[in-house]
Amino acid sequence: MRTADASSKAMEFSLAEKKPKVVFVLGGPGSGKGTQCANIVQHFGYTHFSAGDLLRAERDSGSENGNMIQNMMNEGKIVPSEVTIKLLEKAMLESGNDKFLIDGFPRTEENRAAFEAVTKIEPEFVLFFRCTEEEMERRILNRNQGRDDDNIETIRKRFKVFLESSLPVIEYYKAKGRVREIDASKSIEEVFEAVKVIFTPKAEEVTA
Ligand SMILES: Nc1ncnc2c1ncn2[C@@H]1O[C@H](COP(=O)(O)OP(=O)(O)O)[C@@H](O)[C@H]1O
Ligand SMILES: Nc1ccn([C@@H]2O[C@H](COP(=O)(O)OP(=O)(O)O)[C@@H](O)[C@H]2O)c(=O)n1
Ligand SMILES: [Mg+2]
Repeated sequence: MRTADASSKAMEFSLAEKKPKVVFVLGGPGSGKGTQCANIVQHFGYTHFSAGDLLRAERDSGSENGNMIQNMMNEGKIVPSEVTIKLLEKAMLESGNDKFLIDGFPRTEENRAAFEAVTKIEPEFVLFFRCTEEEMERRILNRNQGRDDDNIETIRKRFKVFLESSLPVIEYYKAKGRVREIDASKSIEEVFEAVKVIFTPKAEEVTA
């Protein structure tokens, strides 16, 4: 019989071995990550996983981590990497695809280093949606997805965590020349036009 540990080891091995293509999609809360990922999936054959969505599903599944996840989310805090990485690995392995948009991860240096250590995967590039706080706040307050953390008090905490813990991750990849930055304060259509340029192979762009 396999222990939980043995099966997660097998999973690690297999993701490190498969070396799927990964694009990290980052940006502040409400910058439009999920919206644009849905568009990218339709046009470019990627499978999209939102770390936040996976954590919400884990919370709602009655898992032993459910309360901890709920408490962290209510404070806008980042859930320990181990929990989030297990969910991402499982989702990627079960999907059968070899091209992934990982949305809202890595959000801290700890997230980044732990994912790299476990999966040995480096992202192809990091798509960064830059947006003003004023616009992100407006979007979140109009989002209407019934999320407990979409209230003004928690939103302010999430902005602070983004500036203090997530921007340094973007800076890390910028220093490696891996960041593709987009002005995300424009309309959904305009942002997607800019996204398309990044995902379209250069040869196709010339002949299209
Ligand atoms: N470019 C945009 N202009 C206006 N509203 C947008 C834009 N992109 C997304 N939205 C809306 O803003 C809200 C937040 O978008 P979402 O994709 O959930 O952002 P994130 O995943 O980065 O938090 C959603 O209600 C979405 O419909
Ligand atoms: N890598 C991640 C991503 C999200 N989260 C948690 O999930 C919450 C919501 O993340 P999300 O990506 O769904 O939020 P948005 O940026 O889409 O608004 C965050 O505020 C964190 O509490 C996390 O702990 N670790
Ligand atoms: Mg989202």
